[in-house]
Amino acid sequence: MAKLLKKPLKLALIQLSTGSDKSANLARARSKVLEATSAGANLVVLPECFNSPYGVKYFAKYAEQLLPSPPTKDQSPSFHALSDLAKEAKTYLVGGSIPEYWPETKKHYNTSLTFDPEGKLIATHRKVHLFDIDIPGKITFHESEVLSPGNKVTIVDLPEYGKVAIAICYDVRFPELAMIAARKGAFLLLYPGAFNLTTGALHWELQARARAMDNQVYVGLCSPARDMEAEYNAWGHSMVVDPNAGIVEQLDEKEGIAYAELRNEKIEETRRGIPIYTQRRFDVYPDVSEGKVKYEE
Ligand SMILES: O=C(O)CCC(=O)C(=O)O
Repeated sequence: MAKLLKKPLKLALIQLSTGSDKSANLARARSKVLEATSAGANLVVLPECFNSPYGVKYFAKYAEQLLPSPPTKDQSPSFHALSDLAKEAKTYLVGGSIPEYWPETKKHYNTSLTFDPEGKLIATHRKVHLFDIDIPGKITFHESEVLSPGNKVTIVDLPEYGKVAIAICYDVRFPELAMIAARKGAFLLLYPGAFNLTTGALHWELQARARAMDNQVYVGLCSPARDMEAEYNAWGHSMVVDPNAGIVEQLDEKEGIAYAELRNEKIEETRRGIPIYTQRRFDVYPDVSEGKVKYEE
């Protein structure tokens, strides 16, 4: 069996308290990431829109210009804060997501930046599936009023560990994306996300466990902490699920850090016990066997 995860990895998901002050959000993220790496984390994840409030009316106001890469400090203070922090903390850092603006096309995106321990940008994921829903009396949200979607599956190869797939929040509801990433050899699917009190209660844990179960890989969902004073109340409950769909760690709604030690043995044990990986019948469903998608290693 191919070794997907070359050596044990300590994952930390930062369930950050965020507010409307971008510099304060960046400073808080820094102190929490340093706390996580002091506790031995090798890969640290921040939540969706960790540098701003989450809401359609905030995207343009908080947006930063990321291209051409690297941007200047004026174009993107968050890019530089994340890059410096990854280097300072000597960790892989998935910078949750931030609102992005690309002036040439006048488009906005919900974008996740990942840095290596030298502070080098190694992956960019623009949210592919925009969060447009309407549950009367509960929640209506239309990201597409302001945002444009990304167009690729994002997989990043961490040389000492293996491949990690990165997507954002609503992307978790699309099993196709997770399946392709797992078929390309990812050992972990990471989703910075901010579910809400309606869909969080319904589907947050279920989505995480389903993606892990279908693909027999680790899954991490990283939310902001809940703030009942804010307009959007995040679900919290950041969690790590193992390849057998068991919950390794799950926070409540308050600020905190979820840690988990990821091991290749758990993937192997799961796949040996329930060997769906060798039992697939691509002769019966050839349409999904080819994996012809845009992705980035
Ligand atoms: O899928 C959901 O229920 C919530 C998604 C979401 O909040 C987001 O995409 O930011």
